Amino acid sequence: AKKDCKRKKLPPAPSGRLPIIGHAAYLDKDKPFEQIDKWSKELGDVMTVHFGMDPVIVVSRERLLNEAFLKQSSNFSGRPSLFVHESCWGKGLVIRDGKEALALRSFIMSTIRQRIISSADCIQSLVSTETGHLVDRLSARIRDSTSSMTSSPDSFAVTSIEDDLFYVVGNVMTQLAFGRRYDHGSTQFKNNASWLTTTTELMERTAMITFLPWLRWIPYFKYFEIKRKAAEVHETMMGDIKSRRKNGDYLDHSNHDLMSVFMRRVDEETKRIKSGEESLFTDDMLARIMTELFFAGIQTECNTFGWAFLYLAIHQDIQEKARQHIWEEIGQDGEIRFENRRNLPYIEALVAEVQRIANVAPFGLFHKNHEETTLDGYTIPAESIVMMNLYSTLLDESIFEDPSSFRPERFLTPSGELDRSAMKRSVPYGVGSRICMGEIIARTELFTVIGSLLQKFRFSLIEGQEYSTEKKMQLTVQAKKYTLRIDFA
Ligand code: HEM
Repeated sequence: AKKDCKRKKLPPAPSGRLPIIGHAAYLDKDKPFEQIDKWSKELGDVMTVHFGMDPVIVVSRERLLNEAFLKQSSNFSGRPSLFVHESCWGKGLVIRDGKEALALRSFIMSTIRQRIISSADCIQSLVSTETGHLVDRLSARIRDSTSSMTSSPDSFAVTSIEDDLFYVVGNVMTQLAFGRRYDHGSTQFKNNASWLTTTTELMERTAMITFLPWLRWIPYFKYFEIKRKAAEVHETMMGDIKSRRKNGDYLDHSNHDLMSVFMRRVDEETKRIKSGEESLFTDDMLARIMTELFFAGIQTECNTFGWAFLYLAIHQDIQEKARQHIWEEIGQDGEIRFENRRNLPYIEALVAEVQRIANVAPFGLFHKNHEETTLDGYTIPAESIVMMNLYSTLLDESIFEDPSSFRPERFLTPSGELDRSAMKRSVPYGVGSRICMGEIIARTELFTVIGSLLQKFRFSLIEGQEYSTEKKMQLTVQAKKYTLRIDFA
């Protein structure tokens, strides 16, 4: 099959393609990345996998990702039209391409960038404050469990850390997006955000409809349920926007949450635009982008934290080394800030290693190439659906020795400095012009939170509980739920 395709110059496809469902039959729903990885090792860094009737061009590993998404970045910056996404959620920024996507992206990025500059409500301040609340909450839990069990010398608290961390991740996001926060432990907050988990579960069911739209008529795939749920989420976002239009607080320029800034832009556009013209900046678009940001930002981060503390509890030696490094460099009470990461190379390497091994977004988001081109000598027809195989890239044994072992040192030089070239080769946020828009937010959070919690607490496995580092895909890759023992360090 490989030879035949080379003659036609199309990237090779795995054998055994079935009518209608294509190669999808061979993909395990929980671990599709394993089969994709296996095929890419057999067929090469560019191959064609049929998801249903649609051929998807899969691009794997550093060399070819750079070839496509960096060297031909504008050609590969498109997004294909995806049935479920478009018909349920509508076209926001994430599945839009061309000039419009560029305009929206640069507007949102500029509001994020303004929040990097040090101020009372910059990203770092928000993250530090929320981390402080989490430290207080965990400390109180340990103290309470100790006082209620004074007879036991082994008293400790138990945490399902990923759930606790939701309040940090969620609050940073709601403050950036809406300018408000909730108390840690608030059930109202959890309830308000429950649409994220419900729709994620539903979207897993609907995944195949993207490629086989007729499946929507089969009740098992729950298409109409996701459509209804998406409409509800949109209504809620619109409700928020409407109430702010009514009270007018967004007009105050000291409010620089994304919603306020975008609404002021909507007003400007409405004044500027001539009748008959359509504006890109509308309340409807704002509601869609808000939904997309929450989708893209909350689970990816919560899952990464879930992996981080699991690996740290399993690898006590690495946890201890990280803590000693923090205590030596900034002491037991010094504040950990992302901008001071030069002093804490081991923590930066640790975060990079967590992201590499967790591989939470193994296929990124689908891309599209606008024009016909070639990759590795194969023809890539115009308007192909293109998938970034980050999974195989982050586990490439020719770049990361013994890739399945957890070893932060791989990102350090022999003298303990950060190895910048190794860092550059790990790309959990993707590469090129559609690279993750929340990278700076995520990196600030992961560094500050992991560093601060290790400075104060010791996390360990609870005897009798089973732990597993087996990956499960649910839009993003998650660890199996677990709880840990937590003590003061
Ligand atoms: C550990 C955390 C995160 C990881 C690993 C991650 C990873 C990714 C990846 C792989 C992509 C696809 C890039 C591509 O298509 O080329 C992406 C896109 C995106 N991410 Fe993230 N992300 C994370 C956190 C966040 C956060 C916190 C936000 C929120 C602000 C966010 C917002 C977005 C958006 C809006 C896109 C689409 C960009 C576009 O279409 O141009 N992400 N992310």
